[in-house]
Amino acid sequence: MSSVQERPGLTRQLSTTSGDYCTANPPEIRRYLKTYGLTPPAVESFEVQAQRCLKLLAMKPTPIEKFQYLTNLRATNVHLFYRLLSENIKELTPLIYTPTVGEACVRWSEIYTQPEGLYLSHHDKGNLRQILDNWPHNVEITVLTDGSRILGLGDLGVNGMGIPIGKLALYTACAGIRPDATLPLTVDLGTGNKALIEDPLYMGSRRPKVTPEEEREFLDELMAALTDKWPSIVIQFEDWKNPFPSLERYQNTYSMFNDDVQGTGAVIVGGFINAVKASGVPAKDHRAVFLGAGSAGVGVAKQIVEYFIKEGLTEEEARRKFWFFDSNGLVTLDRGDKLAEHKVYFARDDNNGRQYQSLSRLIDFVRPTILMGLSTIGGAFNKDILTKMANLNDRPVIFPLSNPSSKSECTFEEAVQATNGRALFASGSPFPSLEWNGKMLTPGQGNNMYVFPGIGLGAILSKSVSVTQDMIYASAESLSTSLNKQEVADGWLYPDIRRIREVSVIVTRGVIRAAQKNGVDRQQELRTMSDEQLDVYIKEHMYDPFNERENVGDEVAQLLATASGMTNGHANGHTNGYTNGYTNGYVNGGAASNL
Ligand SMILES: NC(=O)C1=CN([C@@H]2O[C@H](COP(=O)(O)OP(=O)(O)OC[C@H]3O[C@@H](n4cnc5c(N)ncnc54)[C@H](O)[C@@H]3O)[C@@H](O)[C@H]2O)C=CC1
Ligand SMILES: CC(=O)C(=O)O
Ligand SMILES: [Mg+2]
Repeated sequence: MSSVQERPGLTRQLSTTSGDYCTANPPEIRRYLKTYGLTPPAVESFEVQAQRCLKLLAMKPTPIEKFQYLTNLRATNVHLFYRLLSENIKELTPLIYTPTVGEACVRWSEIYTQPEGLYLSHHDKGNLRQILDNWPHNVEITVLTDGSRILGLGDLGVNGMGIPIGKLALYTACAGIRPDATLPLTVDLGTGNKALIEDPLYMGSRRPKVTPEEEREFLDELMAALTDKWPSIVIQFEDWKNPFPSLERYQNTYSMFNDDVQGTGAVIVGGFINAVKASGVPAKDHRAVFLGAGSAGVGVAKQIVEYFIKEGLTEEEARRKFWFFDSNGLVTLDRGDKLAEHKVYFARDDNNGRQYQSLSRLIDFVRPTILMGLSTIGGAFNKDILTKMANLNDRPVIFPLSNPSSKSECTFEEAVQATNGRALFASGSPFPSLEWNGKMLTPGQGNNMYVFPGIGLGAILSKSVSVTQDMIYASAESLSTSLNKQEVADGWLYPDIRRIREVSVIVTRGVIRAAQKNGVDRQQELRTMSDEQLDVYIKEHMYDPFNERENVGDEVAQLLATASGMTNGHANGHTNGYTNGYTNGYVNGGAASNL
């Protein structure tokens, strides 16, 4: 290899994020970057780096300190962060996502140390397009929140920024969307949280929430600005208290979706299809009680209606399989309050004037096979409720889906104990496996993280002009088929999270095929590919931190690739060629003379 020469002057500032100071950088790179001597002499392998990271992580006594450590690692060595995450996805996801991200958002004002993501305030209206120019990267996907309903923790204003950051880290780890192509975006439209407004450390504007009309005008400008700046951008709305107006307004005109309504609906249908099979009860004989009739609850039920219709029920029969219970009791048409529009579809009209204020009594009345929790009320599925479900069913379907863990309607252990291990269980946040009667039982995690990465990647790769309902439903069906033989034999409802990248390929393929069926795909050359070819194409376009340029920036990578005579595979977003070329080059090149 022709040795890499010291450059007279770098055209960019040295960056910790891209790994300019990475201890994996060999001498040539260090000389080139003029970081030679600025890091300890050893050239480390990933294994050694990972060992140190995991030791440091273990030394942090609390989840929030582990969260802070990982945040710092992402900011200082992004590829190392994603290598560590992809190798330890099961162990690290709870630290960067639910439940820990919930605590991080609650304490955001207190723990903030460095900028991440983009904040746009209501007073920036009129200048949004211009501000987007401050973002230094080309963006393929954004997660957009107003912080008004962060997990089940309520209105956290701009402190909700932890959610877009966490979700996008999973887009990268699970579906291989390049980290620098993701934009965490929080809009500061005021907050109704008095404690935040009075907190001297709060970093948002201290104004009440804008009106729905003001929000609409702001979002109209923002959606237009985002697509003007990045024409193929996919926009995921996340954790809005009232997500329905924007979903209705934009879903046919932008490549957007709402994860809490649509992603959650899809992920639950994915696991639910497997639960129905395992329950031995045909779809037509199921009855579902839902605790919580918000965006997630209604989103889930609507998608299950679609599944029931595919199973041969009429829409009317499918709709009538649901009884919603919210903070005012059973949702009925005649209960005397003005129902929010999204609740009307499932409101009961066959209650003969009877209103139910107790979940326990409602269960006696309905005799459900399915109990779902999307209520934000931790512990709401108490022993009495769970025992009733156990007495009514051989295999009760019990899904306490509220996040974070403190808001889960019950724990896995409680469900197992009350049903003697018979519950078909999935929760929104993770619970540990446990031994029951000599058998290891593993809970499902019914969390939209199984589908949103594939929905996003499918929309990006197909360059879909919108995200259609068929694309969302395809993600659910694909997920339900993604379990391997062992997982099926063990009675799991969801695949092992450690296989999430494989699962995301299957989900992405389903989403792309649905986009093609609906004719919303702009990348039409994918239409002629077989499924096998499409899978190869998807994998080739997934960022793989292990195939990155040994933690050096583009400029150095380019130079090294040229120096080693390798063709850089960067055109398709991959750098295998470079990595190999680089390693060989390094081994053959030996030490260069200029320091
Ligand atoms: N597992 C997953 O992937 C997902 C889980 N979620 C979780 O679902 C929960 C709900 O989210 P959204 O529907 O968006 O919130 P939301 O605020 O729109 O709805 C909450 C619902 O719970 C009801 N509720 C509140 N207190 C109640 C009580 N004491 N008794 C009965 N009902 C009560 C409310 O009336 C409302 O219908 C959150 O904890 C969120 O983290 C949301 C999206 C995805
Ligand atoms: C998982 C998720 O999106 C939520 O709890 O809001
Ligand atoms: Mg959410």
